Amino acid sequence: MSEELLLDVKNLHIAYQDNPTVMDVNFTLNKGEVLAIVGESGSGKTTVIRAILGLLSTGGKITTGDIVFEGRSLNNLAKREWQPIRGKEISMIFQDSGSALDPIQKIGKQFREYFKTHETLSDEECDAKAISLLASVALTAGVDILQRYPYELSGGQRQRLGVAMGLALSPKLLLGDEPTSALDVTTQAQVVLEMKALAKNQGTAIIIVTHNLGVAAHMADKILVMKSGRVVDSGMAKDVLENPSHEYTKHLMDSVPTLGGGRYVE
Ligand SMILES: Nc1ncnc2c1ncn2[C@@H]1O[C@H](COP(=O)(O)OP(=O)(O)OP(=O)(O)O)[C@@H](O)[C@H]1O
Repeated sequence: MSEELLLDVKNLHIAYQDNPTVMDVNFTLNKGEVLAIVGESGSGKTTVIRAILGLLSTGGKITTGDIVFEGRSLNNLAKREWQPIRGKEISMIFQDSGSALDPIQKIGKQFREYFKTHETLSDEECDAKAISLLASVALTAGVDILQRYPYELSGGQRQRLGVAMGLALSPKLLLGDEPTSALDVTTQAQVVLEMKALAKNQGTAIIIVTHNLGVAAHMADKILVMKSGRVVDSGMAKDVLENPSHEYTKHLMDSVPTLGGGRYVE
C-alpha cells in the first residue's frame, strides 16, 4: 500500500448553530487506506464525513481546524470549486442509496448522466462501463438492470448499485455513511467485501462510518472511536481492537459477538 498522504484532518471543531458538536478531531489517511469511524449514535461520525465533502447540514459550520485533501485545504471552497471534486475525487454512499437515486429515471440513464458530468463518453461506452462496475458488485444481469427503475431492485441490490455509483468515477476517496446497516447480516458481509475489493482495485481510500465494530474490524486498516463529539481511541485497527485504550472502546468490543468480524464473513 502506498504511504502517500491523501487526507489530513487537523484540529477539527464543528458547531451546529453555535453548539459545539465535534471537538478536536485529528487523523490522517493515506492513499488506498481504509478508515472506520465507530461510535454511538449522536457522537458526530456523520458530521465529520459530511464536513469532508463540504456538505454539513443546515446550521453546521467548521469553527476551527482544517481538512486538507492532497495538500489543498477544503475549507471555505466556493460551490464551483466543489463541482470537480464531488464524485470524481471524493464520493459518498449512504445508508439507503436508493434515496440518492432519481426514482423516475432508469438506472442506465442515471449512469450515463453521471459519467457524462465528468467525462466525454458515448452512450455505449457509458453502458459498457456501468455493466462492468455492476458485475464487480455481483450484479451480473447488468444489461437488464440498466433498463430498470431503482424501485425495481431489492434493498441489497440497491446498496450494491450505490457502491458501484460511488466508485464509478474512480474517486480517490469514498465516504460511506452506514452503507450496509440496512441490510441483513449475510448481504452486509458480501457488500462490505465487494466494496473493499473494488476500492482496492482502483486504489481508492475509504472512510466508513459504522455502529458495528465487526464491520470495522473486517474492513479497516485504521479505526477512530468517537464519543460525544471527541475521538477517544484511534490507531491501526489491529492495535485498537487488540489493545483498546479507552473504557468505551472496550465496551464496544464486548458488544461484538464474534471478535474480528468473523460473523460477517461466515
Ligand atoms: N443540522 C443539525 N442541526 C443541529 N444539530 C445537529 C444537526 N445535525 C446533527 N446534529 C447533532 O449533532 C450531533 C452529531 O450528529 P451526527 O449525525 O454527526 O452523529 P452520528 O454519530 O453520525 O449519529 P448516528 O450514528 O445516529 O448517525 C447529534 O447530537 C445531532 O443531534
